[in-house]
Amino acid sequence: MVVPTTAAHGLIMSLPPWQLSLRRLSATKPVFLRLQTLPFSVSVPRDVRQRPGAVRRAQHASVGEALSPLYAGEAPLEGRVSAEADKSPTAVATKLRGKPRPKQRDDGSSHGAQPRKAPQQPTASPTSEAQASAAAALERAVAQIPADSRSLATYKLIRHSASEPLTVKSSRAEVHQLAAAERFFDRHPCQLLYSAASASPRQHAPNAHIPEVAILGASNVGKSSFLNALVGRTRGRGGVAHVSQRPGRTTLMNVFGVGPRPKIPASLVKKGAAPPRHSLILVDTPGYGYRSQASWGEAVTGYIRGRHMLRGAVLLLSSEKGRLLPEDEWLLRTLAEANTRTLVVLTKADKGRHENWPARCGAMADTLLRVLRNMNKSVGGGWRTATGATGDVFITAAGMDTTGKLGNGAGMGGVRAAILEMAGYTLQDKVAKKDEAVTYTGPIVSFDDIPGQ
Ligand SMILES: Nc1nc2c(ncn2[C@@H]2O[C@H](COP(=O)(O)OP(=O)(O)OP(=O)(O)O)[C@@H](O)[C@H]2O)c(=O)[nH]1
Ligand SMILES: [Mg+2]
Repeated sequence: MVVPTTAAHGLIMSLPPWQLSLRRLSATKPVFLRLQTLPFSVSVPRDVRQRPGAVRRAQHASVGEALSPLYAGEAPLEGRVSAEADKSPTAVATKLRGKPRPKQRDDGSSHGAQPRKAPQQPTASPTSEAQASAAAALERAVAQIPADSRSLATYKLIRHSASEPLTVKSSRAEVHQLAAAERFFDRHPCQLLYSAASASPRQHAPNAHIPEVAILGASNVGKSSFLNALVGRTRGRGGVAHVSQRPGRTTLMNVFGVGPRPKIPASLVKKGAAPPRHSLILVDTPGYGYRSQASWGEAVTGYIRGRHMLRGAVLLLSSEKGRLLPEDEWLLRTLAEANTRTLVVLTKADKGRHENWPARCGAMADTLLRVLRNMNKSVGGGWRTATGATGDVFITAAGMDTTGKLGNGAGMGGVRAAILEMAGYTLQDKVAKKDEAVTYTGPIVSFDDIPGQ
């Protein structure tokens, strides 16, 4: 996308310090090898950088002002209250001294097995009347969910949208769509295709036809767990993406193929190249923030800005934090400016006090929808909102007890359907590729339905 000079300037001004430094470096000296050794934050001393939250606080002062127009005229946010509170010298000192290092344990399958923590007090209770009534509306909606699916199933997700906080009913047509999405993901094994350390085209397989969707978010937010859930490889079946309690586990962009083999006319396949084997590409990415590296940020942003077939992004935000991090907002802006459809998912709703999750996640989702709307306005209103791709916020809770399957679009089925739509598929009884209005070179390829539907 071509960014006007003023917008580009505005973007630079709103970048967190590590990005500013990278831009300055890359403007004068495009040495990527050197950048690879830079930590994600180059402005914070190493010992401080190693501690959770330290980078964010250091960045907050400079980024906060640039971000404030996004909130102009809105009710104060919970997160902003706690961020301000965090800035007190005692709070900072306590955090820097006292935060224990997470227990190191890698596994590919055991989700939600984190050490038990004492229940956390929410950082701030909803203050405004609007927040209180939104929370009450959510709780009423939860009460309407049939008892057998009220507690979130493992990796089942709840959809939250501005008009209808929780989707509890679904039409016949939606049931068909969900079933089609389920077949798309479940009938065809997901496969790791390759891993890339940067956005360089040399590191990525050429792709002219297959839509790609990136899974993004801070380190440890649950990106790899989410990808495993999406492709049906959760507990017992062994995940395709490595999951760990230790932040910074995923260090490369891991590219997976899912869905059926597309029927692409031989004339469209480059001579000597193998025809694509999957209808959708999912990219698990390294996280930003704690234990991350500058080179990962370069790789991910370069990929977002430059990858030809990138059709959508899933941004994961931890509901545990109760607010957006400056890095989250920066990434949202990058996605908006690159005009990449974005689906937002709040993870870890089961953390903290369970009974509070509807209020906590509902307030965060409302805040988020406002931020998305404002961001959309600030990039000229063309952030592909017409598709509704940014109209819903999904909420995940891997650690909650499971009692049943949500067959109404509020479960993983709903998020699968949303991702397929973002990727450009229509979902009726079967999954088909729809024509794209976006500019992309090469002919429009229509993918046939899944065999056996
Ligand atoms: N309680 C709870 N734990 C979760 C949830 N989702 C993921 N986890 C746990 O969070 C930890 C981190 O998950 P990952 O999927 O590795 O997170 P990631 O974002 O890929 O992390 P990096 O690759 O390090 O950036 C693991 O211990 C997961 O089991 C959730 O919804 N609830
Ligand atoms: Mg990961």
